[in-house]
Order: sequence, then structure tokens, then C-alpha cells
Amino acid sequence: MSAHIIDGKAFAASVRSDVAKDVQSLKQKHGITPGLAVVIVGEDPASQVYVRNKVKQTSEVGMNGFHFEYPADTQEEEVLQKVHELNNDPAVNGILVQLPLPDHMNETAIIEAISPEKDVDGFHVVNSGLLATGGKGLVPCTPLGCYLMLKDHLGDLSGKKAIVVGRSNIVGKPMAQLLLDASCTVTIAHSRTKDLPAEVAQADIVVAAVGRPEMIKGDWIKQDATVIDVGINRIPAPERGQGKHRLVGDVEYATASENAGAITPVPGGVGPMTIACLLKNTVTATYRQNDIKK
Ligand SMILES: Nc1nc(=O)c2c([nH]1)NC[C@@H]1CN(c3ccc(C(=O)N[C@@H](CCC(=O)O)C(=O)O)cc3)C=[N+]21
Repeated sequence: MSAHIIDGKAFAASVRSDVAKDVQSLKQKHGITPGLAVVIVGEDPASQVYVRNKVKQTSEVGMNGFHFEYPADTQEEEVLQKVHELNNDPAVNGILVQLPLPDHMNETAIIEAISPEKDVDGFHVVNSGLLATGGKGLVPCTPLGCYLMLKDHLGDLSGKKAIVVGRSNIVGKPMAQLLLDASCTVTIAHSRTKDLPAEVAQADIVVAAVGRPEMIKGDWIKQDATVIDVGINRIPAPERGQGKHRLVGDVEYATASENAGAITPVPGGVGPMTIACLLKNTVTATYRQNDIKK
């Protein structure tokens, strides 16, 4: 049996079209245009596609985009100053500081400087605390996108066995919180997990967020499980010509598709949903900052 392919690209387009309607209504009824500010320090090649897509889609949904680029040797103080300025700017409803930051910067200090109400990445400790305690904060975009795809495909998630492979603050931990909130039985696996294949083999839902190309093998996947592949790894593809690359996920896609009931592709799965959820979070933040009920 071959798995159903969860089309993240199409789903993301429908999320963006809902966002565009909300933006229209904010403009017409309230005279407010949501604004998203993005701060980028240095040049991480892996982030380039992300930045390009984000810029394009921000304007497509009718929001204002503000972009600030700094060279890699910028002082931390200067970035903090910009964050404070954006916190106080009423035209800015969402702030995203692109990660990773250069090594000489304290990433945590910069994230915690963002006003939690404008933290559309959901990385601020106030937002992670709210997520962990069932409060109403902003939820990190990648896990939110994964969750929306799971809900769309499976409906009720309660009682399902889910495994999240990866324990980062950005994906693994918030993903596990969302699944727990949806009443899944959640395992968080990581580099020290003993017998990862056996753990994965138990799961009805597998979320792979390890950042290693095709590390999760297809024959570990339980029959009819739903597989969400968060990894976006660029690997050499000499078969496409000298110096060429291609994108693969953290899951061995071809073989996993034989066992899984459904699977997200790379590209065209989680990536586009991450950006759509960033725009969605910016609209959510705008509603809340202006005390408008949707
Ligand atoms: N503060 C912060 N928040 C982030 O959310 C964040 C970040 N920093 N730094 C960089 C990573 C990377 N990231 C991606 C999102 C979407 C795609 C995406 O849309 N990918 C296309 C790839 C298309 C292609 O390359 O052909 C896809 O998967 O289909 C990629 C990468 C968000 N990040």
C-alpha cells in the first residue's frame, strides 16, 4: 500500500487565503493593516528560501512587511535596540528574528527582548510557558503547521500514540505539548533514546524533527501510521549534474510511504505550512493587540 501524500503546499495556500480574508476585514472594519517585521543578521544559506517566500507571501495576503538586515559582525546591542524600537512601533504587530544568530550573540537575550504579544515565532518564555500550561499565547509556527495537518487528516487525535523525534525548543518540545493537549500519548525521543526503531514502530503518529537526512528509516514505521517530516536537508545530487543538490526530509520517504497511511513530502509539506502559520500568528497577534474578537 502506498501512503496518502499530505499536500502541505495546497493546505498552506488555503490557510493563507483565510489569513487574507482576515486582513481585508481588519482593514475595512477597523482601519488596521497587520504588520510583520523580520530581522536578519548575517547570511545563513539555509534560510534564504525561507526569507524569499516569506517576503512574497506577506504582501500577497495584504499585510505590511518590514525588513531589517544586518551584517554578521553587528553588535548584539544594536539588534536589541531594533527589537525595542519594533516593540514600541504600533505599525508592527509581529516580530521575527531569524535564527540562527551569529555565535557572538546571545540568542536567548534577543528572543526574550521581544514583546510576548508580538512574538509570532512563539519562542519567548512567556509563550512557551502559556503553551505548557494550556494558556492563550502564540504557538511556534512549525509545530502549529504540523498540528493543523494532523487534525485535518486524522480528525480526533485523542488516545493516539505519538512520537516526536527531536527535543528542540523550536519544534520538538512545543510539538509534544500540542499533541499532549490533543490527548495523545506522547513520547519524546532524542539522540540518547535507546532502540529508536522500536519506539517509532509503536507510534500511530510520527513527527520527525532531528535535522539529519533520512535518519528515520521507512521499515521502522508502523502500518498505516501518519508521518510528519519536519526536516529540510540539502544533500548533494550528482545524478542531477555536477554540483547539484536536492532536498530530503528526516524520514526515508520512499520506503516510509510503503508502510505509512499518510506522509508529508519534502519539499511541499511542513515548510510551506510554517510560513502560512507565521502569517496566521501575525493576524492573531493583531486581533489580540487591538482587543478585537474574530
Ligand atoms: N526565527 C525563525 N523562525 C523560523 O521559523 C525559521 C528561522 N528563524 N530560521 C530558518 C528556519 C527555516 N524555516 C523554513 C520555513 C519554510 C521553508 C519552506 O517553505 N521550504 C520549502 C522549500 C522549498 C525549496 O527549497 O525548494 C518546502 O519545504 O517546500 C523552509 C525553511 C523557518 N525557519
